[in-house]
Amino acid sequence: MLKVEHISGGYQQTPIIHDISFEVQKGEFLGILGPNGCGKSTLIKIISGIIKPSSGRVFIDGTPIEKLSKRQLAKKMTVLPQIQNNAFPATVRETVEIGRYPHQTGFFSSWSEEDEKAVIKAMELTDVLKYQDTNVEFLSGGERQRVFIAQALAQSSELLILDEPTNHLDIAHQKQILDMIRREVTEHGLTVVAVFHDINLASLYCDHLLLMEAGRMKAYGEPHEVIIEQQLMEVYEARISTQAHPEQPKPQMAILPDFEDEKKEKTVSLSNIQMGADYVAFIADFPLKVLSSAVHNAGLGWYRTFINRTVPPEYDIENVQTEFMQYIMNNGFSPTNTVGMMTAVDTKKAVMKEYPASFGSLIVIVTAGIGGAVDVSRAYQQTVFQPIGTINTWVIINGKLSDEAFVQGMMTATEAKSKALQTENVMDKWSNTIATGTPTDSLLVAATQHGKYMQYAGPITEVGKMIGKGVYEATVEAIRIYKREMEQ
Ligand SMILES: Nc1ncnc2c1ncn2[C@@H]1O[C@H](COP(=O)(O)OP(=O)(O)OP(=O)(O)O)[C@@H](O)[C@H]1O
Repeated sequence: MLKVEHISGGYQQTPIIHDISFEVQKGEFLGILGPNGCGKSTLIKIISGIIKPSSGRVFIDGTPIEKLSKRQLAKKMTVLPQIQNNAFPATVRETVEIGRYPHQTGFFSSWSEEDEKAVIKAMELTDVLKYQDTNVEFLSGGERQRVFIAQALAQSSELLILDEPTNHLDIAHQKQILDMIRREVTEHGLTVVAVFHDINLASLYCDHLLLMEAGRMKAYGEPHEVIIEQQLMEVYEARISTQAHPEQPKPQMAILPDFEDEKKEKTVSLSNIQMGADYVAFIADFPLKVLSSAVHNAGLGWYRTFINRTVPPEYDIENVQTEFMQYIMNNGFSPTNTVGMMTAVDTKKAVMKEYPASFGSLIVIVTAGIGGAVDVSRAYQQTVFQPIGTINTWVIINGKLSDEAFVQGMMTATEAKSKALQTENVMDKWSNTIATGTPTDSLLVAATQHGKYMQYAGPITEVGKMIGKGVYEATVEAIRIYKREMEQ
């Protein structure tokens, strides 16, 4: 659809763009990224024929753009420049109708049914139909931006060129406009080239990305080939980190700020433990990074408080999430800053240990109920699970862990727990083999993210060795407490 071949050019004597080449197929969405002043808008002006390149050519459907008349070009391609603040006095409808001019033939041309349909549809798609009789001057920046997008859509060309289309839009309208453009691309074969400042939106919605640096192509490819930490840090000269999007296979980035936190000493110890009537809580005065399989706030996040709560054996509530959140609030904790687990074991019997280490220290807290212990390798044979009996394990580290170390920490802790069950000869009553855990165990690994950086946490590392020793010893002790209780 669009072919850009070795384009160079700029303004008068100032070359801005240097040797840029790419192709955009029909039904494809290309995002152009790059720092301020790198030449994104200039490239768009060259592609759309507003300024002539000093060398190289631009083709639309195989025809060089200079061979097309203005009207022919406008039917093929619509250009939406950066937001125009100098809106002239016209209604929303009149402004959108301007998009139909390339379709008017001759001096006496009349407004056709097709023109009317295109204008109404464009206003509907951009959610501005309700303002059709309002003067554009009286709209907010975001509303005005949507009117200009409607004008571009009304032109009904196959190629849409947008300069920062989501500028001024709130997140709901960013999503609405980009969802709509994406649908037009996927379902109706629209071809789109758009400049983005928001790298995450570009990654999320575009098929390909072109990353520019000082007028040149730095990278071109699918989002995962362009949104690369090192590459973005070099081009934008800013510290960033990339991570997975929760739903889509499109990388996302987070800015890493460079400011000194006022609270420099961030360590925790067993003194952070507080015993409640029916819970054991760990309460820090700063958030720790946590990976857990809890009931409340599971997964990866930052939290100050962890609660392990005793529930009666007959606890069977339909909406556990809501009930647990209410419990957290009733006990004076913040539901957004707390990770919550539950157990049938009396949390006053929790085993708590602290291990000094060269990197700082490690705290382990375990409650163990093993009534329903299971051999995980035989669990597939079992149809009825004992509802009661859970081993809840917390591993809290004074140190800084990589994501990899968090995962390895979970593995190391799980292996140590299983070894404790083996030592204590805890049996799976169903299969009559040694149990490896219970059907509902929970695990939490937390780190202060201050002090020594640890990339790995397997048994080859000091932190891994301490997790192994700590979880093993605490679990053995907790199992013995449980057994003694059962004997009484
Ligand atoms: N009309 C012009 N005449 C001369 N130089 C210009 C003109 N317009 C832009 N420039 C210069 O060209 C360079 C690239 O500008 P351009 O607007 O293409 O960058 P951009 O990547 O779109 O930037 P931004 O992200 O800030 O919108 C800048 O140094 C700018 O000062």
